[in-house]
Amino acid sequence: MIRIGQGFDVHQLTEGRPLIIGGIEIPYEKGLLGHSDADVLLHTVADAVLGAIGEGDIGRHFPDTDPEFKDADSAKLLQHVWNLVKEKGYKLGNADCTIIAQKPKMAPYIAQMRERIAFLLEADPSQVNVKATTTEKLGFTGRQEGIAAQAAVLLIKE
Ligand SMILES: Nc1ccn([C@@H]2O[C@H](COP(=O)(O)O)[C@@H](O)[C@H]2O)c(=O)n1
Ligand SMILES: C[C@@]1(CO)OP(=O)(O)OP(=O)(O)OC[C@H]1O
Repeated sequence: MIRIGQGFDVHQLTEGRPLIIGGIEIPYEKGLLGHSDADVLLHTVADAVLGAIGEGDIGRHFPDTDPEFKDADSAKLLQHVWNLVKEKGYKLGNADCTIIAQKPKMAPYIAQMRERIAFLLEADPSQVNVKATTTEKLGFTGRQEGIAAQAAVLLIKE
C-alpha cells in the first residue's frame, strides 16, 4: 500500500526571533513568528505526513491556543506525528520539500536539513530532498515579509 500527502505552510519574518528551518538554526537578522518555534519546513513536512495518513493537520493535533505548544520544538511535534505513521505500519518512501524564501541563502544548510528530517522520519537522507527557491522578489516572500514551504511525502506499507 502507498499513500501520498502534501503540505504547505507560511510564517511571518520578524525581528527578535531565531530563524529555525528544517530543524537547523540559521544565522540571520530575523526569525519566523509563531506559537511554536515556527519551523515552517518541519510544519510542512508534518502536514504532508498527516495528509498521507488521513489525519488532518498540525493545527488539529497541536492547537495554537494550547499553552503546551508555546515555543514548542517542531522536531518534537514531527516525531509525535511520525509515531502515528508507525502505529499504522507505514515507512517513508520519500519526501520532497521546497523552501520559498528571498533571503537568506539556504544552500549552505540544505544538507543538514536533509539529515535532520531523515532522522526525524527514521529514514536515510537519500529518501529526503530539500530545495530552495526565491520568488524573484515578487509577492510576500519576495518582499521578505515571510517564508513559505511545501512538501510532498510518500509512505509505504509492505
Ligand atoms: N533562499 C534561497 C533561494 C534560492 N536558493 C538557491 O538558489 C537557486 C536559485 O534560486 P532562484 O529562485 O533564482 O531559482 C535555487 O535553485 C537554490 O539552489 C537558496 O539557496 N536559498
Ligand atoms: C505549531 C502550532 C502549535 O504551536 O503553532 P504555530 O507555530 O503558530 O504554527 P502553524 O503552522 O500556524 O500551525 C500549527 C500550530 O498549531
